[in-house]
Amino acid sequence: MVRGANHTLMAATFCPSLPQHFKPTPIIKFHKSSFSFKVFSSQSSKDEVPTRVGFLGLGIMGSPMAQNLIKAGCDVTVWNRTKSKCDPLIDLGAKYKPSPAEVAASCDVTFAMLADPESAMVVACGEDGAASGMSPGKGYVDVSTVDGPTSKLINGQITETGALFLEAPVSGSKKPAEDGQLIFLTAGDKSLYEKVAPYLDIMGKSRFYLGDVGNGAAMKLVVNMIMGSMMTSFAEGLLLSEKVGLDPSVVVEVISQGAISAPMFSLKGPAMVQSKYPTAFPLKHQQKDMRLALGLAESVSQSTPIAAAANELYKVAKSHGLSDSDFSAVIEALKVKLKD
Ligand SMILES: NC(=O)C1=CN([C@@H]2O[C@H](COP(=O)(O)OP(=O)(O)OC[C@H]3O[C@@H](n4cnc5c(N)ncnc54)[C@H](OP(=O)(O)O)[C@@H]3O)[C@@H](O)[C@H]2O)C=CC1
Ligand SMILES: O=CC(=O)O
Repeated sequence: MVRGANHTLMAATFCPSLPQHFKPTPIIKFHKSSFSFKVFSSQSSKDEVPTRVGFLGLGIMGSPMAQNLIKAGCDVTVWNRTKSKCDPLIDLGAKYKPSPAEVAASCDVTFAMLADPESAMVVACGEDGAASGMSPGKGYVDVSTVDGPTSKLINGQITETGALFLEAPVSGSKKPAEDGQLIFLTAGDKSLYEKVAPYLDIMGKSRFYLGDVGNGAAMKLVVNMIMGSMMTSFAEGLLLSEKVGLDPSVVVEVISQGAISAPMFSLKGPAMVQSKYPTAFPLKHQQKDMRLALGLAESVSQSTPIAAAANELYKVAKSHGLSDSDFSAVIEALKVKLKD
């Protein structure tokens, strides 16, 4: 499963005006797990044909991801349901097509970053969906967080056209997307994985190839199930500390120095203490991931009582109008409960 060789150089070839920091440097960067790594070498690949890259879905994640491709000099064509979100990318040099089908038809590889299984399906397989513009030689890479069955359905529709499919959900939020530091959890067609590796390396810091379609989705849901439960537990602790007269800011500091320290707690904690939830990962998407993870668990009869309880809390938070707040706003659901 270890992947990666010369991909940054390949990206330089596909994306001619690749900024200096993307150009080959004599650095070998191994990912800790050794499953994924980047190797920069001086080997030439001048004969590579520039690839036309499509990007569908320009929300919190899709916009900075597409922007990084454009800034790296890639030939990018964008589409988004709400057209106005395409405008800043067009200003940066992106082309625009009015439907997913037209993006797919005009590009060699098309990425999609949609909200949920329903939108991922409609953009890939609906009327004027990407599948309508697919044909042999093209590739479709769905980086949305969806469940395995949805990913398999999209895989079926795309591959029926003769095109290739890769699922590649990402771990990492708004800032890692902006910084090109995402972690790609890929599965599906291996040759497409190899082909798009240079683009994944522009948008991310590491990538895992996990085999058959469904494995990338499952990995993402497991990780986000853990993250969602961690956040609810953290929220309970902060509120309990306040109720017993402790300073929750000090709790955040204590946690940051010990065995349960986590970047997420240090990043979100100070704002949560001030009841501020600037949106990086919308709460509605975290609840969607809990729901999908519970479905995954049920499909294999795995007991997940902690995740089930956490999911209920996200549902309560949604019912209080917090869907579009950051998922750390789940703490508000506990405040409401306590007042009751
Ligand atoms: N934010 C984060 O930290 C992370 C998010 N993810 C996952 O990435 C995906 C995108 O997340 P994020 O960018 O935050 O979400 P946003 O809500 O910001 O963006 C969602 C995107 O999906 C589009 N969309 C929604 N419904 C439809 C539809 N019916 N038809 C067509 N397009 C639709 C939106 O279009 P429009 O602009 O028109 O509404 C928008 O482009 C989700 O699956 C999420 O779980 C993964 C890792 C981190
Ligand atoms: O899916 C969210 C993330 O932060 O990863």
